[in-house]
Amino acid sequence: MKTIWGNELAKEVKDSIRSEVDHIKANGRRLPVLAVVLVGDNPASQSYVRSKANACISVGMENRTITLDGDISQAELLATVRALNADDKVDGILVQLPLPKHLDADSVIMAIDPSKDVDGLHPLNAGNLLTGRPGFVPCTPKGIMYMLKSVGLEDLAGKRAVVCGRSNLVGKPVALLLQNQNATVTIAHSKTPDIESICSQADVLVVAMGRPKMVKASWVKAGAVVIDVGINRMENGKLCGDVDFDAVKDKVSAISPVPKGVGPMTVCMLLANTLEAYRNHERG
Ligand SMILES: Nc1nc2c(c(=O)[nH]1)N[C@@H](CN(C=O)c1ccc(C(=O)N[C@@H](CCC(=O)O)C(=O)O)cc1)CN2
Repeated sequence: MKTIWGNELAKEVKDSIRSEVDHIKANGRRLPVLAVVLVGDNPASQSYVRSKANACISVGMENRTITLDGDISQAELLATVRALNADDKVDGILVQLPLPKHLDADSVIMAIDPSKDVDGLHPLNAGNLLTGRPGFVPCTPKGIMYMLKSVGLEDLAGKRAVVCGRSNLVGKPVALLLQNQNATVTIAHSKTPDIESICSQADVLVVAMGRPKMVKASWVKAGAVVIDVGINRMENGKLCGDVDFDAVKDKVSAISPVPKGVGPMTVCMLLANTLEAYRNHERG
Protein backbone atom coordinates (compact mmCIF):
# COMPACT_ATOMS: atom_id res chain seq x y z
CA MET A 1 0.00 0.00 0.00
CA LYS A 2 1.24 3.47 -0.92
CA THR A 3 0.33 6.50 1.19
CA ILE A 4 -0.45 9.55 -0.96
CA TRP A 5 1.10 12.34 1.11
CA GLY A 6 -0.59 15.57 0.10
CA ASN A 7 1.88 17.66 2.09
CA GLU A 8 4.79 16.35 -0.04
CA LEU A 9 2.94 16.85 -3.33
CA ALA A 10 1.88 20.33 -2.19
CA LYS A 11 5.52 21.21 -1.59
CA GLU A 12 6.34 20.18 -5.17
CA VAL A 13 3.53 22.41 -6.53
CA LYS A 14 4.52 25.32 -4.28
CA ASP A 15 8.19 25.05 -5.35
CA SER A 16 7.18 25.48 -8.97
CA ILE A 17 4.86 28.41 -8.14
CA ARG A 18 7.63 30.05 -6.08
CA SER A 19 10.06 29.92 -8.98
CA GLU A 20 7.54 31.60 -11.30
CA VAL A 21 6.84 34.31 -8.68
CA ASP A 22 10.61 34.79 -8.20
CA HIS A 23 10.87 35.34 -11.94
CA ILE A 24 8.04 37.91 -11.84
CA LYS A 25 9.79 39.71 -8.97
CA ALA A 26 13.17 39.61 -10.73
CA ASN A 27 11.56 41.37 -13.72
CA GLY A 28 10.28 44.15 -11.45
CA ARG A 29 6.63 43.37 -12.21
CA ARG A 30 3.75 43.60 -9.74
CA LEU A 31 3.17 40.47 -7.66
CA PRO A 32 0.05 38.23 -7.69
CA VAL A 33 -2.45 39.21 -4.97
CA LEU A 34 -4.97 36.91 -3.27
CA ALA A 35 -7.78 38.42 -1.16
CA VAL A 36 -9.44 36.14 1.37
CA VAL A 37 -12.66 37.21 3.09
CA LEU A 38 -13.36 35.68 6.50
CA VAL A 39 -16.70 36.34 8.17
CA GLY A 40 -17.06 35.60 11.90
CA ASP A 41 -14.90 33.66 14.30
CA ASN A 42 -15.29 29.99 13.38
CA PRO A 43 -11.97 28.55 14.67
CA ALA A 44 -11.55 26.04 11.81
CA SER A 45 -12.17 28.77 9.20
CA GLN A 46 -9.74 31.10 11.01
CA SER A 47 -7.10 28.39 10.87
CA TYR A 48 -7.69 27.63 7.14
CA VAL A 49 -7.53 31.33 6.31
CA ARG A 50 -4.25 31.62 8.25
CA SER A 51 -2.80 28.71 6.29
CA LYS A 52 -3.82 30.39 3.03
CA ALA A 53 -2.08 33.62 4.09
CA ASN A 54 1.05 31.70 5.14
CA ALA A 55 1.04 29.74 1.88
CA CYS A 56 0.93 33.02 -0.09
CA ILE A 57 3.89 34.35 1.89
CA SER A 58 5.81 31.09 1.38
CA VAL A 59 5.68 31.44 -2.42
CA GLY A 60 6.19 35.22 -2.46
CA MET A 61 2.62 36.20 -3.37
CA GLU A 62 0.73 38.99 -1.62
CA ASN A 63 -2.20 38.18 0.63
CA ARG A 64 -4.97 40.38 1.92
CA THR A 65 -7.13 38.89 4.63
CA ILE A 66 -10.35 40.83 5.17
CA THR A 67 -11.92 39.87 8.50
CA LEU A 68 -15.56 40.84 8.97
CA ASP A 69 -17.82 40.59 12.04
CA GLY A 70 -20.06 37.53 12.22
CA ASP A 71 -23.15 39.76 12.30
CA ILE A 72 -22.31 41.68 9.12
CA SER A 73 -25.28 42.18 6.74
CA GLN A 74 -25.59 40.57 3.32
CA ALA A 75 -25.38 44.03 1.74
CA GLU A 76 -22.12 44.85 3.56
CA LEU A 77 -20.56 41.54 2.52
CA LEU A 78 -21.63 42.07 -1.10
CA ALA A 79 -20.14 45.58 -0.99
CA THR A 80 -16.82 44.11 0.23
CA VAL A 81 -16.77 41.61 -2.65
CA ARG A 82 -17.64 44.32 -5.20
CA ALA A 83 -14.83 46.56 -3.90
CA LEU A 84 -12.38 43.67 -4.39
CA ASN A 85 -13.77 43.08 -7.90
CA ALA A 86 -13.08 46.72 -8.72
CA ASP A 87 -9.54 46.69 -7.29
CA ASP A 88 -7.11 46.21 -10.20
CA LYS A 89 -4.37 45.02 -7.86
CA VAL A 90 -6.40 42.00 -6.67
CA ASP A 91 -6.09 38.88 -8.85
CA GLY A 92 -7.96 36.31 -6.78
CA ILE A 93 -10.91 36.55 -4.39
CA LEU A 94 -12.02 33.81 -2.02
CA VAL A 95 -14.82 33.95 0.53
CA GLN A 96 -14.14 31.38 3.23
CA LEU A 97 -17.01 28.90 3.70
CA PRO A 98 -19.18 28.16 5.53
CA LEU A 99 -20.68 31.63 6.10
CA PRO A 100 -22.80 32.39 9.19
CA LYS A 101 -26.35 31.10 8.72
CA HIS A 102 -28.02 34.50 8.15
CA LEU A 103 -25.92 35.06 5.00
CA ASP A 104 -26.71 33.64 1.56
CA ALA A 105 -23.48 32.08 0.27
CA ASP A 106 -24.85 31.55 -3.26
CA SER A 107 -25.45 35.22 -3.95
CA VAL A 108 -22.06 36.14 -2.46
CA ILE A 109 -20.32 33.65 -4.77
CA MET A 110 -22.36 34.98 -7.71
CA ALA A 111 -21.11 38.50 -6.90
CA ILE A 112 -17.43 37.52 -7.35
CA ASP A 113 -15.95 38.55 -10.71
CA PRO A 114 -15.53 35.15 -12.48
CA SER A 115 -12.05 36.19 -13.65
CA LYS A 116 -11.04 36.48 -9.95
CA ASP A 117 -12.98 33.45 -8.73
CA VAL A 118 -9.97 31.34 -7.73
CA ASP A 119 -12.26 29.01 -5.74
CA GLY A 120 -13.94 28.02 -9.03
CA LEU A 121 -17.40 28.23 -7.45
CA HIS A 122 -19.04 30.94 -9.58
CA PRO A 123 -21.69 29.42 -11.90
CA LEU A 124 -19.69 30.61 -14.93
CA ASN A 125 -16.64 28.60 -13.84
CA ALA A 126 -18.82 25.66 -12.77
CA GLY A 127 -20.47 25.79 -16.21
CA ASN A 128 -17.08 25.94 -17.93
CA LEU A 129 -16.07 22.76 -16.11
CA LEU A 130 -19.36 21.11 -17.05
CA THR A 131 -18.95 21.96 -20.72
CA GLY A 132 -15.20 21.30 -20.94
CA ARG A 133 -14.16 24.96 -21.38
CA PRO A 134 -11.16 26.59 -19.68
CA GLY A 135 -11.88 28.24 -16.32
CA PHE A 136 -11.08 27.95 -12.64
CA VAL A 137 -11.42 24.46 -11.20
CA PRO A 138 -12.29 24.24 -7.46
CA CYS A 139 -9.14 23.72 -5.38
CA THR A 140 -9.89 20.43 -3.61
CA PRO A 141 -10.99 18.57 -6.79
CA LYS A 142 -7.98 19.97 -8.66
CA GLY A 143 -5.73 18.69 -5.85
CA ILE A 144 -7.39 15.27 -5.92
CA MET A 145 -6.67 14.91 -9.64
CA TYR A 146 -3.03 15.82 -8.98
CA MET A 147 -2.88 13.15 -6.27
CA LEU A 148 -4.32 10.52 -8.62
CA LYS A 149 -1.79 11.49 -11.30
CA SER A 150 1.00 11.05 -8.74
CA VAL A 151 0.11 7.34 -8.48
CA GLY A 152 -0.04 6.91 -12.25
CA LEU A 153 -3.79 7.42 -12.62
CA GLU A 154 -4.32 9.98 -15.36
CA ASP A 155 -6.28 8.37 -18.16
CA LEU A 156 -9.03 6.56 -16.29
CA ALA A 157 -10.57 4.76 -19.29
CA GLY A 158 -11.95 1.41 -18.14
CA LYS A 159 -11.86 2.46 -14.46
CA ARG A 160 -14.91 2.73 -12.30
CA ALA A 161 -14.83 5.77 -10.00
CA VAL A 162 -17.23 6.32 -7.13
CA VAL A 163 -17.57 9.74 -5.47
CA CYS A 164 -19.30 9.79 -2.09
CA GLY A 165 -20.67 13.30 -1.63
CA ARG A 166 -22.40 15.75 -3.95
CA SER A 167 -21.33 19.22 -2.77
CA ASN A 168 -20.54 22.04 -5.20
CA LEU A 169 -17.14 22.35 -3.48
CA VAL A 170 -15.98 18.74 -3.94
CA GLY A 171 -18.37 15.97 -5.00
CA LYS A 172 -19.89 17.41 -8.19
CA PRO A 173 -16.71 18.98 -9.64
CA VAL A 174 -14.50 15.96 -8.87
CA ALA A 175 -17.05 13.68 -10.55
CA LEU A 176 -16.83 15.85 -13.70
CA LEU A 177 -13.03 15.86 -13.64
CA LEU A 178 -12.94 12.06 -13.27
CA GLN A 179 -15.37 11.74 -16.17
CA ASN A 180 -13.24 14.11 -18.27
CA GLN A 181 -10.40 11.62 -17.68
CA ASN A 182 -12.66 8.88 -19.11
CA ALA A 183 -13.64 7.18 -15.85
CA THR A 184 -17.11 5.68 -15.49
CA VAL A 185 -18.40 7.70 -12.55
CA THR A 186 -21.08 7.09 -9.95
CA ILE A 187 -22.02 9.77 -7.42
CA ALA A 188 -23.28 8.34 -4.14
CA HIS A 189 -24.51 10.39 -1.18
CA SER A 190 -26.18 10.22 2.21
CA LYS A 191 -29.49 9.08 0.65
CA THR A 192 -28.00 6.41 -1.64
CA PRO A 193 -29.29 2.94 -0.72
CA ASP A 194 -26.63 0.24 -0.49
CA ILE A 195 -23.77 2.75 -0.63
CA GLU A 196 -21.34 0.14 0.77
CA SER A 197 -21.80 -2.21 -2.19
CA ILE A 198 -21.49 0.69 -4.70
CA CYS A 199 -18.22 1.82 -3.09
CA SER A 200 -16.89 -1.75 -3.07
CA GLN A 201 -16.95 -1.78 -6.89
CA ALA A 202 -14.77 1.33 -7.24
CA ASP A 203 -11.26 1.29 -8.71
CA VAL A 204 -11.03 4.92 -7.58
CA LEU A 205 -12.98 5.90 -4.48
CA VAL A 206 -13.28 9.56 -3.41
CA VAL A 207 -15.01 10.07 -0.07
CA ALA A 208 -16.33 13.49 0.99
CA MET A 209 -19.24 12.77 3.31
CA GLY A 210 -18.13 14.35 6.60
CA ARG A 211 -18.72 11.07 8.47
CA PRO A 212 -15.75 10.01 10.62
CA LYS A 213 -14.28 6.59 9.64
CA MET A 214 -17.44 5.63 7.72
CA VAL A 215 -15.59 3.59 5.07
CA LYS A 216 -14.46 0.21 6.39
CA ALA A 217 -12.61 -2.66 4.68
CA SER A 218 -15.83 -4.18 3.32
CA TRP A 219 -16.52 -0.91 1.44
CA VAL A 220 -13.35 -1.04 -0.68
CA LYS A 221 -12.32 -3.19 -3.62
CA ALA A 222 -8.95 -4.93 -3.27
CA GLY A 223 -6.31 -2.78 -5.01
CA ALA A 224 -8.48 0.35 -5.15
CA VAL A 225 -7.06 3.88 -4.90
CA VAL A 226 -8.83 5.79 -2.12
CA ILE A 227 -8.88 9.57 -1.64
CA ASP A 228 -10.20 10.71 1.73
CA VAL A 229 -11.55 14.27 1.74
CA GLY A 230 -13.10 14.15 5.22
CA ILE A 231 -11.58 16.22 8.01
CA ASN A 232 -13.26 15.31 11.29
CA ARG A 233 -12.16 16.25 14.79
CA MET A 234 -12.42 13.30 17.22
CA GLU A 235 -13.16 13.54 20.95
CA ASN A 236 -9.47 13.13 21.73
CA GLY A 237 -8.79 16.27 19.66
CA LYS A 238 -7.09 14.39 16.81
CA LEU A 239 -8.22 14.57 13.19
CA CYS A 240 -9.56 11.63 11.22
CA GLY A 241 -10.95 11.18 7.73
CA ASP A 242 -14.16 9.64 6.42
CA VAL A 243 -12.18 6.45 5.75
CA ASP A 244 -11.05 4.12 8.52
CA PHE A 245 -7.41 4.27 7.38
CA ASP A 246 -6.11 1.42 9.56
CA ALA A 247 -8.99 -0.86 8.57
CA VAL A 248 -8.54 -0.41 4.79
CA LYS A 249 -4.82 0.25 4.35
CA ASP A 250 -3.84 -3.38 3.74
CA LYS A 251 -6.55 -3.90 1.14
CA VAL A 252 -5.98 -0.88 -1.12
CA SER A 253 -3.12 -0.05 -3.49
CA ALA A 254 -2.94 3.62 -2.45
CA ILE A 255 -4.72 5.88 0.03
CA SER A 256 -4.47 9.51 1.13
CA PRO A 257 -4.14 10.11 4.89
CA VAL A 258 -5.87 12.67 7.12
CA PRO A 259 -4.19 14.96 8.08
CA LYS A 260 -1.49 15.69 5.43
CA GLY A 261 -3.58 14.39 2.57
CA VAL A 262 -6.15 16.39 0.61
CA GLY A 263 -6.08 19.47 2.93
CA PRO A 264 -2.62 20.75 1.93
CA MET A 265 -3.48 20.12 -1.75
CA THR A 266 -6.51 22.44 -1.42
CA VAL A 267 -4.26 25.26 -0.28
CA CYS A 268 -1.56 24.80 -2.94
CA MET A 269 -4.15 24.58 -5.74
CA LEU A 270 -5.53 27.90 -4.51
CA LEU A 271 -2.07 29.37 -5.13
CA ALA A 272 -2.00 27.73 -8.57
CA ASN A 273 -5.39 29.27 -9.42
CA THR A 274 -4.27 32.68 -8.14
CA LEU A 275 -1.19 32.55 -10.37
CA GLU A 276 -3.45 31.59 -13.30
CA ALA A 277 -5.73 34.58 -12.54
CA TYR A 278 -2.66 36.84 -12.37
CA ARG A 279 -1.40 35.60 -15.76
CA ASN A 280 -4.85 36.16 -17.30
CA HIS A 281 -5.05 39.69 -15.87
CA GLU A 282 -1.56 40.58 -17.05
CA ARG A 283 -2.43 39.31 -20.54
CA GLY A 284 -5.41 41.67 -20.43
N1 LIG B 1 -14.13 29.08 0.06
C1 LIG B 1 -13.75 27.86 0.48
N2 LIG B 1 -14.12 27.43 1.68
C2 LIG B 1 -13.74 26.19 2.08
C3 LIG B 1 -12.92 25.37 1.26
C4 LIG B 1 -12.56 25.85 -0.02
O1 LIG B 1 -11.89 25.17 -0.83
N3 LIG B 1 -12.99 27.11 -0.38
N4 LIG B 1 -12.45 24.15 1.72
C5 LIG B 1 -12.65 23.78 3.11
C6 LIG B 1 -11.61 24.19 4.08
N5 LIG B 1 -10.23 24.39 3.58
C7 LIG B 1 -9.98 25.46 2.82
O2 LIG B 1 -10.64 26.43 2.81
C8 LIG B 1 -9.16 23.58 4.07
C9 LIG B 1 -9.37 22.46 4.83
C10 LIG B 1 -8.29 21.74 5.36
C11 LIG B 1 -7.00 22.14 5.12
C12 LIG B 1 -5.83 21.43 5.68
O3 LIG B 1 -4.72 21.65 5.25
N6 LIG B 1 -6.02 20.58 6.68
C13 LIG B 1 -4.93 19.92 7.35
C14 LIG B 1 -5.27 19.76 8.82
C15 LIG B 1 -5.46 21.09 9.48
C16 LIG B 1 -5.78 20.97 10.96
O4 LIG B 1 -4.90 20.54 11.71
O5 LIG B 1 -6.90 21.33 11.35
C17 LIG B 1 -4.70 18.54 6.76
O6 LIG B 1 -5.67 17.97 6.24
O7 LIG B 1 -3.56 18.09 6.83
C18 LIG B 1 -6.79 23.25 4.34
C19 LIG B 1 -7.86 23.96 3.82
C20 LIG B 1 -13.96 24.35 3.64
N7 LIG B 1 -14.12 25.72 3.30
